[in-house]
Amino acid sequence: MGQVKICGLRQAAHVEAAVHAGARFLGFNFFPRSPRCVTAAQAAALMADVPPGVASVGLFVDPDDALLQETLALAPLDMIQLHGHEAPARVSEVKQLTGLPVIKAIGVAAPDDLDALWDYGLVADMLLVDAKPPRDAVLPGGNGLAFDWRLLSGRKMLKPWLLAGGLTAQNVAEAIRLTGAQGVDVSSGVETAPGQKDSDLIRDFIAAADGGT
Ligand SMILES: O=C(O)c1ccccc1NCC(=O)[C@H](O)[C@H](O)COP(=O)(O)O
Repeated sequence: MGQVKICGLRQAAHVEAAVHAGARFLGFNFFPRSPRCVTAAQAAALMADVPPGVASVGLFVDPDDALLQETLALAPLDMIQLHGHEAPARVSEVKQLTGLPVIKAIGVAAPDDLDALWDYGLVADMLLVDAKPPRDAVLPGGNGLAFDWRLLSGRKMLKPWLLAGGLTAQNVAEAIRLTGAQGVDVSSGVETAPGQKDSDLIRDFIAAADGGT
């Protein structure tokens, strides 16, 4: 099975559905303006029964040191996802500060955006290749928008990576086929409304991703 990350989990039933269906990464969102945001205490409760082998990932947007430390004091995350404008040097700092592996999200809309994959590949432990948010977007991710997957076709990456952006059970197998992704990440595509995850959609997505890898 390929690696699936279900991002923006807020309810225990959805965590359970994702784990039972075979998700390898669970994303807990600490960006205050997101409809998927959880507190550190809520994330800790959601993570309590996550089995070994499934990584709990904390998603942050340009976090300062205090937010990372305060969150980790309550929620024993396995990985940090940086989804803002963090420079490569900040990725290295966050790794050192937290002692955790870092996933860096890279927004892609055009060929020029791919240069960042190399720069961040030198410092991050994993890359998350997402659609670049439109200029007027409120959220830097989780917008349910796809990009032209053909941009990634045949591309060599320095680190393991996940494909994200507008993925659903209906399109994920084709996205994997076109990009060669070893893993995928989804948020909106397993929701009935922003922030409202659905267990059936989670199961359908993971089964479809498995069929594509
Ligand atoms: O999902 C959010 O609300 C969010 C807010 C701020 C920064 C990042 C956010 N999501 C990042 C993710 O990892 C999403 O899973 C990824 O962007 C794909 O989202 P979608 O297109 O909705 O599947």
